Amino acid sequence: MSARTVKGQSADQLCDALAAFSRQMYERGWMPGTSGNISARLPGTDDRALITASGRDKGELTAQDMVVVHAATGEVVEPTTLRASAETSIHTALYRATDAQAVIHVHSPYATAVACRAGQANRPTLLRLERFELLKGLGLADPAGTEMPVFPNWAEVPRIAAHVADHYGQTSNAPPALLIADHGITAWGKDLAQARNRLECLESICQVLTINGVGIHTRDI
Ligand SMILES: CSCCC(=O)C(=O)COP(=O)(O)O
Ligand SMILES: [Zn+2]
Repeated sequence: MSARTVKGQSADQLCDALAAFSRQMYERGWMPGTSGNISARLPGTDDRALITASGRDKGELTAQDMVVVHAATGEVVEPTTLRASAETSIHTALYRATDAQAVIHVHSPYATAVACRAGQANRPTLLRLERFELLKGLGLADPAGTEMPVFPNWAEVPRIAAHVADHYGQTSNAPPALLIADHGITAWGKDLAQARNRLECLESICQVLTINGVGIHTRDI
């Protein structure tokens, strides 16, 4: 489905769009196996979002593999036999703390490699990104540079979500993306297409950081 059709759509169309974006990410190798998850606020509602079901092959999702949750709490609001993504609490932390309308989490190779190098096992860090032309693709107030947070990959996902809520609740100029150490990247935007575009810019920046050995500079939060 074209990204342009996402705006002003019904819930059924949004389910189709989530499945289509998931297949696209899978085909790029950014959602290997069952990894990754995607959500979007449900238009026409104040407080609902759709999110991919947990543990499904992300290259084979259909509109039936989406779960309706409360956008702020992650509570499942329409009875289903599906489980919402195990990482729902990260998505809902972002819906509470930012203006995100759509959130995409992937295990793309270069961002994951940078997350391995920049992250710490037990404390959040900040990865300095500066000078890259592609930073303009993130919609930053100051595209000259930013600091992308890298959170520890706690086994208890709500612990990661608590870091996310703290950081984005307190940091006005934070970028619309985060890394999870040894795990992957999450980006968000006003719709799925913008979230996907931001991921593309960051994956490319991380490729440069990885391949060309440009220094990775971090500091503790
Ligand atoms: C084999 S992927 C491990 C879990 C993960 O990191 C992920 O992105 C997918 O989790 P979900 O519950 O959304 O399927
Ligand atoms: Zn993941």
